[in-house]
Amino acid sequence: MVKAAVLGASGGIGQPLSLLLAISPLVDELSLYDVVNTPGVGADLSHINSKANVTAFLPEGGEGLEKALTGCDIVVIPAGIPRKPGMTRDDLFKINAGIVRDLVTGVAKFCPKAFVLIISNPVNSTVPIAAEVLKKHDVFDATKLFGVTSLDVVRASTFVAAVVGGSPTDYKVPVVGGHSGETIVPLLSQITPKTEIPSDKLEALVKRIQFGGDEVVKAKDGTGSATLSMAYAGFKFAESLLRAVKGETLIIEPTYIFLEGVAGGQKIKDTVGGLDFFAVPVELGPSGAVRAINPLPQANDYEKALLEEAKKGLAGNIAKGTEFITPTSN
Ligand SMILES: NC(=O)C1=CN([C@@H]2O[C@H](COP(=O)(O)OP(=O)(O)OC[C@H]3O[C@@H](n4cnc5c(N)ncnc54)[C@H](O)[C@@H]3O)[C@@H](O)[C@H]2O)C=CC1
Ligand SMILES: O=C([O-])CC(=O)C(=O)O
Repeated sequence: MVKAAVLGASGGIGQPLSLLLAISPLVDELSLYDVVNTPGVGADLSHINSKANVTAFLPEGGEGLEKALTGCDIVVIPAGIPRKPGMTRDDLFKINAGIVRDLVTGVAKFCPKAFVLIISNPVNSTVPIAAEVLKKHDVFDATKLFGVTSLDVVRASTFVAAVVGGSPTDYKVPVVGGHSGETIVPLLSQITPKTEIPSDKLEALVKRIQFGGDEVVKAKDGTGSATLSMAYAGFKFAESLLRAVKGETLIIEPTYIFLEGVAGGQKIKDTVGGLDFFAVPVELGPSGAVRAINPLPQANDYEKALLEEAKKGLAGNIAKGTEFITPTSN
């Protein structure tokens, strides 16, 4: 029996993500939670003749979150405001930091052993917030907390195909670092199968992967950011995790994790100047992250320079998230 919850289920990401989970044969129970509109979304999804039993909750003075989360094995969180043109993801911190803190507090209280997948931006900071909240409640397990960066990888293969031809599904691109602008580092020297990017196209391709989110924000012209591609990418990650839980082996997904809590992570932490969180490919197993895979030693000089930029941005983003929950006393 697998029970999944989506927190922020009525939103632009939440609705299509809930649809994908509702029709997945890997999900037995799907619990929807949002501050608005969940009765309607839940009634709608509950008519689908898939095996998942769908339930839906509003806050109900705190009881709704408890009901939504009790017994959950996996909690996906796309709650919070999206960007408008001219905003950075960090501009979302003011509102989304508190939303993520409160929802993860619910996870800590009502389903402390669940896998937690954070989509809400700024991911570079909201995942550290989630980690601190779980630590405060003494239930933090780094192998179960994931920042969802799979959209960067989805975009990378699509944009590589646009440059070199072929189908996007042909290419696997490791994307490491974080999830905003320069903190997103595609390792194009490690595409599988081995693929040469023409040198006159390289820089523009890297920029497109780093700032792919801006393309959608601009095109949506004030009505939000990526929702459908994010629902797809978020579902792919959740599906991989659930397949690993069911015993499938050799499943590797990129994700933003607390490095020292995952096998192989400490070595990566040392390579990235002591950053606590970093996105790398991670092997998944029945209890979550089994080991972090380190593609950094093979990075070429150009990628090493990108990594230096990413490290600077990430350090500030991580500290901001951590400090929000656990201020350092001077
Ligand atoms: N990790 C990633 O790659 C990506 C992350 N995002 C982020 O995902 C978040 C959601 O984006 P959209 O779905 O487009 O926004 P949206 O505004 O369409 O939906 C957000 C939903 O969250 C709900 N919500 C707000 N406060 C809540 C609370 N305290 N508890 C439960 N639900 C609450 C809202 O009622 C709304 O239904 C944004 O922060 C966005 O930046 C978006 C795309 C990609
Ligand atoms: O760009 C945004 O604000 C939403 C996002 O994270 C993405 O599309 O990668």
